[in-house]
Amino acid sequence: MEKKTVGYGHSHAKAILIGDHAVVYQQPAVAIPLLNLQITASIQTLTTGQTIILAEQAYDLSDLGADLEGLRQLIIALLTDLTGAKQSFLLEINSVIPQERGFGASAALATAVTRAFFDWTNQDLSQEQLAHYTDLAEDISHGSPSGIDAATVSSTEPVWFHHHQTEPFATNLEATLVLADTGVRGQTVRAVNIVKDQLKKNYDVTWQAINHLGELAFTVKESLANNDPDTLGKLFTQAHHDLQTLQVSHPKLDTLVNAALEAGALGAKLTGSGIGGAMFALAKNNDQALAIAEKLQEAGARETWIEPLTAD
Ligand SMILES: C[C@@](O)(CCO)CC(=O)[O-]
Repeated sequence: MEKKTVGYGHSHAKAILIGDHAVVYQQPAVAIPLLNLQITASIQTLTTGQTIILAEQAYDLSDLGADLEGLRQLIIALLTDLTGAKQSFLLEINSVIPQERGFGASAALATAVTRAFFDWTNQDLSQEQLAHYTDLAEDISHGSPSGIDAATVSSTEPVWFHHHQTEPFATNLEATLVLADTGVRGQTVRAVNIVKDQLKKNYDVTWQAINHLGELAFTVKESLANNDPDTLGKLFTQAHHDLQTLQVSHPKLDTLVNAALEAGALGAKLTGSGIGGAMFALAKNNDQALAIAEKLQEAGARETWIEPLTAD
């Protein structure tokens, strides 16, 4: 098939509302797309070389660093499957998704790049193929991903994720989320290993917390459907305590969660892998969200984002 002059792909960040870590142990989870935090990839044919421009820095495919090994392997697989491995190209990637903050930056990178390659080579991309290539990169950069990041960075709707299946579900919630970055890198692989270790050291308490997070996911789904922000907030704070039991919180996350609750948030928890990374607080409305964001900045948040959760 004839290649296009330029192929484009995009994706966005995600936030897990409930089920972080528990989802690795087959518990259900709810995640939302963060459509304002975008990544784009564009690819075109070069006469020589295989150049990747990432964050304004140019790399050759063969010398992408160890932290970009997932991207390197993904590109090799896409080249082999779609064009023949020797193809010369220029791949430019622009992202405003903070990395290692639990926002799914690595899954979004893989999704945007896969879409760009398929667009460039004029081929239809099924959801299964997209999941296959994103998982391939995530398995390398992430260890044992549950697949929820990949599912949410390619969805424009909230996602209910259970047993590797994604289901649409109704949300009627009228509320606002305030997300905050601790400024500390999250390190998903390390966090997932901490939970594994806890299961060896403290089996009963750890399983109880994982199961409780699973139960909370069902009630979170109900509260989203019933537009019950007060209950939802309480469920989020309970989930934060369970995640503390799993040893994946961080003093900065706890400080921000407490600051949000003191500022009147309906609830707050870490989101993503933890041990750094990001948290969010649930606010009644935009005005309250702005006030909470200010308190979070005073309490040391590096950056905050406001995300309305209003139903269409
Ligand atoms: C910590 C974790 O639950 C979320 C990372 O965004 C790991 C995973 O689901 O693969």
